[in-house]
Amino acid sequence: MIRIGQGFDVHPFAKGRQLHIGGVHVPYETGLLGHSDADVLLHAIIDALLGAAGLTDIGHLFPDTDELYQGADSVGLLAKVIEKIAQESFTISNIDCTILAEKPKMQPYLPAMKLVIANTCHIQPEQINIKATTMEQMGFIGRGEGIGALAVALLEK
Ligand SMILES: Nc1ccn([C@@H]2O[C@H](COP(=O)(O)O)[C@@H](O)[C@H]2O)c(=O)n1
Ligand SMILES: C[C@@]1(CO)OP(=O)(O)OP(=O)(O)OC[C@H]1O
Repeated sequence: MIRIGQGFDVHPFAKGRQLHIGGVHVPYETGLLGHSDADVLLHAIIDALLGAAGLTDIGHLFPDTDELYQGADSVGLLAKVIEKIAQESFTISNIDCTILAEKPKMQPYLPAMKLVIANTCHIQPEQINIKATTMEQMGFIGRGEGIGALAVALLEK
């Protein structure tokens, strides 16, 4: 059986926060606001994996009303989702994703993100592709108000 899932997430910038994208600290003047570490890329990947496995979504599994997830490292959340999909006998074929950000430039950090995600998902880096694009200064992301991310995942069992 082959199943596809898609995920989307967005978080606004907030002063005094560190920017975590794809499990990597990206040096920037501001970070993203969220109940967890607000790692928008990992959240989109989590939702793509859960969608493909038919296992609801990130907010069902890790409610933002639960103190347990306050400031949570999203790499840990992804690891829990990987356990869940393995319990359902799914393996990951590939993950493709796109970061929507006017700034900062993500390209230098994409290889490190790929390694973190591959290690956490127990797959090869070649099974993951990460892209970044600006919004050409249009809309809330284009005005630099936040960052978005899209992901698709293909699972097999
Ligand atoms: N935050 C970003 C946005 C883009 N990139 C890289 O720049 C290329 C051109 O982006 P456009 O939005 O102008 O098409 C894009 O393909 C990425 O390689 C980036 O690293 N970080
Ligand atoms: C991850 C969770 C839980 O800490 O909080 P946020 O960091 O706010 O992220 P969101 O993308 O809104 O996803 C669901 C949440 O329940």
